[in-house]
Amino acid sequence: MAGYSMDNSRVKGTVITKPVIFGNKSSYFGKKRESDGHTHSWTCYFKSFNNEDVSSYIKKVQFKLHESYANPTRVLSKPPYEVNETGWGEFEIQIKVYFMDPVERPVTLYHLLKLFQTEAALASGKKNLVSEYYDEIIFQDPT
Ligand SMILES: O=C(Nc1ccc(C(=O)N2CC(c3nccs3)C2)s1)[C@@H]1CCCN1
Repeated sequence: MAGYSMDNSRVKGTVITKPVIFGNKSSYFGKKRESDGHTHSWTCYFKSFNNEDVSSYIKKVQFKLHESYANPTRVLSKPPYEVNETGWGEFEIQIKVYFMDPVERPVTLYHLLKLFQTEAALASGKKNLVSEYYDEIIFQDPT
């Protein structure tokens, strides 16, 4: 039951839940690239679960890659909130979501980049992989 204030200020007890998806897709080159030893292309992403336009309340999304990447801190100020790269291994990516409302603190998510298929998937010739997770951003008594 939401709380009611007598002075017509904001109604307390309002909760807004925004379902989101974050993760990565990757594709195996088929062999190691001679020039740099990279083996996969990959895309790390953050998006609304129901394809809602979140740009009305999300200011920017920051992806922090491994420090060996050029410009490892990547900031996207409009959708799609994605980073497209290539590489040879799996590592943790920090995804930090900043909101338009200055009162709302940023939300930090952690995603272990996944590149490698299972043996069975490889044996069946699968070269593309998706590793993604569902989560919810909850706004308590939003302004
Ligand atoms: O793999 C792992 N860490 C990785 C960090 C960065 C990786 C990568 O793929 N790359 C660096 C990037 C560039 N190199 C040159 C120019 S850009 C391509 S892999 C760990 C180690 C054990 C298990 N996982």
